Amino acid sequence: MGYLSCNAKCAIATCQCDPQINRDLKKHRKTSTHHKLPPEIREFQYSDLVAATNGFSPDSFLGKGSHGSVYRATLDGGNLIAAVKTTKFKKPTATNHSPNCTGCSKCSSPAENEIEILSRVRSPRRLVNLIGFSTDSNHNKLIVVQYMPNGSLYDLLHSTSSTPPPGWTPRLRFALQVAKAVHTLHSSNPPVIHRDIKSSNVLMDEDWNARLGDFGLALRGHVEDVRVKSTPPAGTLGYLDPCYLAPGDLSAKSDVFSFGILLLEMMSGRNAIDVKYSPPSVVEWAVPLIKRGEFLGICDPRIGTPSDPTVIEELTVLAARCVRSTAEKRPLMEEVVECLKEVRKRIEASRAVWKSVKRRVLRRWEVSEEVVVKGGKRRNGKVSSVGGVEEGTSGEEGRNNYRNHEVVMRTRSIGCDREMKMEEYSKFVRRNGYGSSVGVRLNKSRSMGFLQTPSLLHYGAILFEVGRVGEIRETGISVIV
Ligand SMILES: Nc1ncnc2c1ncn2[C@@H]1O[C@H](COP(=O)(O)OP(=O)(O)OP(=O)(O)O)[C@@H](O)[C@H]1O
Repeated sequence: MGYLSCNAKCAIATCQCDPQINRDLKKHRKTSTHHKLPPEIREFQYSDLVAATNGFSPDSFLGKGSHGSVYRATLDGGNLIAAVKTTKFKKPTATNHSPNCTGCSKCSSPAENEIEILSRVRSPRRLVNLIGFSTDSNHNKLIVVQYMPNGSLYDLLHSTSSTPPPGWTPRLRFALQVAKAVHTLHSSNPPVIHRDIKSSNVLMDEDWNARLGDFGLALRGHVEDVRVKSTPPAGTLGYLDPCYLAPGDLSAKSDVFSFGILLLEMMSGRNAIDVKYSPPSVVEWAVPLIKRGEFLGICDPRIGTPSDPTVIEELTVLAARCVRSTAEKRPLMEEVVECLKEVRKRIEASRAVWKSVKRRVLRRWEVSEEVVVKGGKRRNGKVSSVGGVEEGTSGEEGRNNYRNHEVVMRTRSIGCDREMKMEEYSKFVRRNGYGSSVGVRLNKSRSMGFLQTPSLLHYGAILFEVGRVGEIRETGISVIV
């Protein structure tokens, strides 16, 4: 039987608001190890860890996992802030395990396993690295790892606090950082298979970079190695590869599957398994949508679609490939990294162009405001107001109407008489190519027009939503510069 862990709801690291922790962190940064790693793994006295965590006090508590609790520790006179993971482990008895066994993972605790793997695999930027370890009076191991002050990706995605969830750009950045971390593991020699990739094991460092942690279930070795072959399947429900049913089924592609689930979770904001929905599993919900081409249906409703809606198509198709039921058909992590890099380039390009277009539009907007306010009517065909400034309204009345109502720019607009949804817009872009026109959603009439302005045309097809005066909300942008 494999071991399955549950996704414990964890406390968010509170460093942001605790002044003492902030002071400690500043001091720690000066002498920081956070991009440099100490050359040696240290063995700490248990009493030092007790003192460093104020006796494992609730004030130092960071979160709870299935093996134990995690505490913030102030070590080396305040020069080192670390996270200490306490663990409890019962050695298997002879009745449920062979006494002659020399190497399977049942013989070592997840903590011992984590210490062994993290002392061999280190990455200053991508992993939550090991600093040291200790042993308590009951021979339980304590793991001392780098402190990640900004909580986990799970917290960021699913926290119900008032903090807005991360937008598309940080989500994509986190996805790429995790993909690179997993690729680092898979390409080390011998390779490491993490086996527990999930959002609560992705932690945010002080520069808000996503790092992969929790190596309690990781296996280091080639798939044909005895240790790997004799270790029963393990992972977290919802992220666990359905092809991984027996020790011999394990491959790096199991991590690819879990990463695919994580990608779907990041795009949709849905938990890997959420009984509030039907079907509860994110993969069973998302894959049929992707197969039907309803890519935008995957987007987290709290953040809407990315500026370039075709990005969603690429990301969802990548996620669907990662979670394919045939392990061999899934991409390698290397390919996943390359694909995410490409998507990031497109998002960055579209953001840069959008910024430039927004500047131009706002400039044009100012000019247009002049026109409307002065004459109270459309003069140059570049601006129309919807419901705000009626033809023939003038002066102060016009200005008030203008301020109080939604206004849209509509230059030689076409096709304004019907609604166009984002899916349709994506199809439009795919059909007509980029650079054909600029789509403008007429807020009040809920219809869609296309802005064809020579000065903007070479920026491609831009879809933006014009809200109340002074507010232009981007809903999509597709660009070839
Ligand atoms: N290095 C760290 N720095 C800061 N907080 C941490 C660190 N490691 C863990 N935590 C916090 O402690 C929580 C528990 O971590 P832990 O790795 O024990 O369990 P988990 O990954 O949440 O669940 P499971 O044990 O089921 O995999 C994390 O969710 C996180 O909030």
